[in-house]
Amino acid sequence: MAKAKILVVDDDEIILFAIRDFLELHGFIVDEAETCAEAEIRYRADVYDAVTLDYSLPDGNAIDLLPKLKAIDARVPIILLTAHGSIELVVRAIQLGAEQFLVKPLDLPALLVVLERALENQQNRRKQLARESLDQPQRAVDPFIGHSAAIHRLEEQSRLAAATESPILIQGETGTGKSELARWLHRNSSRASEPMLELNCGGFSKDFLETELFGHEKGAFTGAVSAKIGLLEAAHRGTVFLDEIGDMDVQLQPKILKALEEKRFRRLGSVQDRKVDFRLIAATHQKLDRLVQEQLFRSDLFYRISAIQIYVPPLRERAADIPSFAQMLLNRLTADCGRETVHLTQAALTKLQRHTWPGNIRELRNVLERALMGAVAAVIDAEDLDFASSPESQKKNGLSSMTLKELERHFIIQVLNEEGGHVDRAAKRLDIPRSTLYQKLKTYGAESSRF
Ligand SMILES: Nc1ncnc2c1ncn2[C@@H]1O[C@H](COP(=O)(O)OP(=O)(O)OP(=O)(O)O)[C@@H](O)[C@H]1O
Repeated sequence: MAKAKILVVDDDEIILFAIRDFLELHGFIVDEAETCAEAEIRYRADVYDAVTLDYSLPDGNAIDLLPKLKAIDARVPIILLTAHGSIELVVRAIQLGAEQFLVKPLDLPALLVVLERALENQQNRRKQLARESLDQPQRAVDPFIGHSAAIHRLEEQSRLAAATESPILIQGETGTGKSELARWLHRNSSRASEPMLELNCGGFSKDFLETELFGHEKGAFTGAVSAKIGLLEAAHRGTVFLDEIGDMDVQLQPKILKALEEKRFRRLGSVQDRKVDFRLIAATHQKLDRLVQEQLFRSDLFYRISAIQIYVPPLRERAADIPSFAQMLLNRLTADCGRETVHLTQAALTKLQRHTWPGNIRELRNVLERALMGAVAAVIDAEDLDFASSPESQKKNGLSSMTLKELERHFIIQVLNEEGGHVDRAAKRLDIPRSTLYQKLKTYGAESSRF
């Protein structure tokens, strides 16, 4: 875990030195300020995990400074150090948001205990905030269910990617599990003990996304009655997951690029940069390189976020995994509604494997959910499975939006699935030589791994 950064505000050089020396020895990073003005400037420009604040400073006192610091970032715990241990002062400081109160002469081990407890509380609060930013309670899922070559490749790539600090771009069709993979990557990264914050860039205006991402100062625009912390700040030390990044407004893209490259950004209405440390995971169902060609996505941002690219295969390219996947989903669904385990017959499994799944895992779950509602027995048979009413299938399998090349690939894989993976039989049905079919499959494999 990254070291915690503490701002020590005191005008007594001996005390400053003693606190710095002691905290650095215990693994903290320490910044110093000797006046209220200096403390405010530093606090504005950086993200601190905690502040120790001497009551009396040359240009003011803690009661003046506390509200200013809280207006910039109210989450940071501030520990007040004072020689004036009057009860009125304690009450006033706590009212203004001070976390704790220590009386001088300072007991350094006591300061350490107080700091560690404050940091732990703060980390829990950040995680709580992250959970609240998600629509639903999260349940950890295993994104690598099955034994197909495609899923093994995905797992291998993901393990390598999780161990790095670089941005990750996840691509794949809708419903393939890109968001679940992003959460897995965070859980398996060195940032796992910090929060991951998610934002879907699709369908939101530039202004909304901008304030969500970067936050704003009080009075930045009509209605900004107080300062608001953006996602980047809330995810400090953790991970930011931007879903559907291909939909992000082009005007907003340079700001994200700057935050990634310089690890600093500006809240709306602020004239000062703030430092921040986050890892970006982005996902899209669109072909970002094509958006770059069409000038709908900035090439510099594309290169910055695509150093590590992971392609999540659609279900139809891993048909061998469908039986185990379907059974796992069924077990979850039955457990959720307190029912006994339900099994799929062989005919049902074959039917599931032959479907092309334009909506991928999301569609599979919906189909199973519907089948479960109709099933009275402990088995689901082929006729219980209804693909026709799934919205994904109603989109004519998305065929009309495909290129000729994609259509060919889609059709070949469908025939191959329907023939249970037998290349001979598929080649015969397609009326092409077996060697041509092999050649095409090889090309598709190479295209998939290039993502
Ligand atoms: N490995 C998994 N195990 C169980 N459920 C999964 C798994 N992967 C995905 N799902 C479920 O499938 C649905 C779609 O997954 P997810 O949202 O991650 O896909 P996506 O590729 O991000 O979709 P979109 O492109 O539409 O945003 C979700 O309900 C998710 O919980």
